[in-house]
Amino acid sequence: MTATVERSRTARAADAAVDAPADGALVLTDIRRSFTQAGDVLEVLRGASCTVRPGELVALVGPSGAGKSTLLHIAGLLEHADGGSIRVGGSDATRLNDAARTALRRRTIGFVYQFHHLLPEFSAEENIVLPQMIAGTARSDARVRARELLALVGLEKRAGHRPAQLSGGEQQRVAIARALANRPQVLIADEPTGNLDHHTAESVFAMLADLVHGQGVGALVATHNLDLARRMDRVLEMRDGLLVEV
Ligand SMILES: Nc1ncnc2c1ncn2[C@@H]1O[C@H](COP(=O)(O)OP(=O)(O)OP(=O)(O)O)[C@@H](O)[C@H]1O
Repeated sequence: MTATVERSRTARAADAAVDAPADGALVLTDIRRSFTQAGDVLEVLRGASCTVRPGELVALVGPSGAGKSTLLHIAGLLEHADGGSIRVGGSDATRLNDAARTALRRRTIGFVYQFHHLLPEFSAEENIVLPQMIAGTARSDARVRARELLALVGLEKRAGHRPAQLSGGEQQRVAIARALANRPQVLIADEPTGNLDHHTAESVFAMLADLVHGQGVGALVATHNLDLARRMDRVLEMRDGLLVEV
């Protein structure tokens, strides 16, 4: 890579951060993360910066091994960065101790993965009720919210069904409803439609986009599906450990 290209990428990555308001749902600034593999240091994130605004659906793309999942784990407060800062829902997560990070994560972040990870012995409704009760919501209020979310994802008639009694697309709809149960400000999604056929992926994506826009959640969505990525509000590409707006 030439020095000019490197400089312009760095500049664009920095611009993406500078343009953004400080009150973005998620603000990552100069995130760095290295791993040591067989004695070699692998610099995966070398100063990644971005802001996801409330109600914005942002795609995160890049080749396999580029560091997308690493960035999502750090943004979701599941792993520590080596350097840089993270603001979630207006709170600076950077210097919090583990207990405070966990509390902030539970209050402000929802997660959706490629595989739904629903609890198999619980109904769709109970899968949405449980994280709310863990966060301290009374069961009766949690059930009201679960019913509301099930209606939003078109599954109000499946509230009592267990995951095994639902289709793959329906399971993923429940997983998305569960991720939104505690009214997070940020949704972190890693290949949320990666396990679905084309038609189902389309309808789940459309529902996800509607919910993100409608509920004002800032979503950062890693995907290998460039067609879906292009239909999100913005696309960030992970290149050489930096985030570049494309
Ligand atoms: N805990 C770890 N220890 C050592 N190396 C790691 C660790 N986690 C990730 N890596 C390395 O960091 C690099 C980035 O991995 P990551 O999973 O973030 O990529 P990705 O862009 O999400 O890839 P994919 O699109 O295939 O999911 C890879 O080379 C991976 O081997």
